[in-house]
Amino acid sequence: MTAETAVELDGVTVRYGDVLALDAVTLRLAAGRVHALLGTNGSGKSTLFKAVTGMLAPQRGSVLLYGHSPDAARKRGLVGYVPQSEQVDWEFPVRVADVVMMGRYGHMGFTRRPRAADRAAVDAALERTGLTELAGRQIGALSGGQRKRVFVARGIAQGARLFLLDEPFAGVDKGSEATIIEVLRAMRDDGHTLLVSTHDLAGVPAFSDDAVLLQHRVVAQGPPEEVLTPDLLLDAFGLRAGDAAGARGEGVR
Ligand SMILES: Nc1ncnc2c1ncn2[C@@H]1O[C@H](COP(=O)(O)OP(=O)(O)OP(=O)(O)O)[C@@H](O)[C@H]1O
Repeated sequence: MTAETAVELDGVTVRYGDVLALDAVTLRLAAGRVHALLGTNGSGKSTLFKAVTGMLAPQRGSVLLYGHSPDAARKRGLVGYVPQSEQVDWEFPVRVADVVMMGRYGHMGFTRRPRAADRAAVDAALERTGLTELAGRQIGALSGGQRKRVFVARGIAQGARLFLLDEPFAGVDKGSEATIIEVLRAMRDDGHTLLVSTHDLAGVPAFSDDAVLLQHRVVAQGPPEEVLTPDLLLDAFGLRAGDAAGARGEGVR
């Protein structure tokens, strides 16, 4: 029996003018696993996220999410997106619980008046991400790691099955990183699928079941210990054997 496929890219090609960002990328991500997406600066990670969320239509190839087109998957609320911190206006005066409630908008009528089921879903999502105590706090008054968890909670409240996390460990301290990893594992154990972009190669085995090395095309995919080999890293990152631990942050994203 083959495992359920959460994400299926077939020959996906994206160009921005003369720049070939994704070159016939074919990729299958099994459901119910944590997948790390690794690649240097400009290797096409954000473009791949955009193709998966349907923000961008590839010039060639197809994308399926649990068998649905990206648009259909979005309308069904199947995809949760955790953006990079700099893409969010943290000064916007809104409470943690309000951001998580946004995940329920698709379930509400035009009035956007939360019902008991919406409140229950928000409470459960806050609990799952360890944010119950912070429900009333302004998002601007959270740590970097707590902010990531708010967006994860929004996706859980929405009922998403696939989560895309863009550099969730960037700018968070070790303690917060460990908490995020716990949340990712718990979500995986609940049956969610997670695709996590990171430049922190050394941390990859700790949080992911599978790794994908991207350099405009898929260089390698498999268990982290099989993907993070010196030869493959040299291919994708230009790194030499033994450099991986030293690569944290240093221009390798
Ligand atoms: N809107 C755009 N217009 C032109 N070129 C673009 C655009 N967006 C991305 N690119 C180029 O496409 C390539 C892939 O970019 P992408 O942002 O997907 O990479 P990335 O792996 O996410 O990089 P980073 O780690 O820096 O976020 C790069 O060469 C980038 O300069």
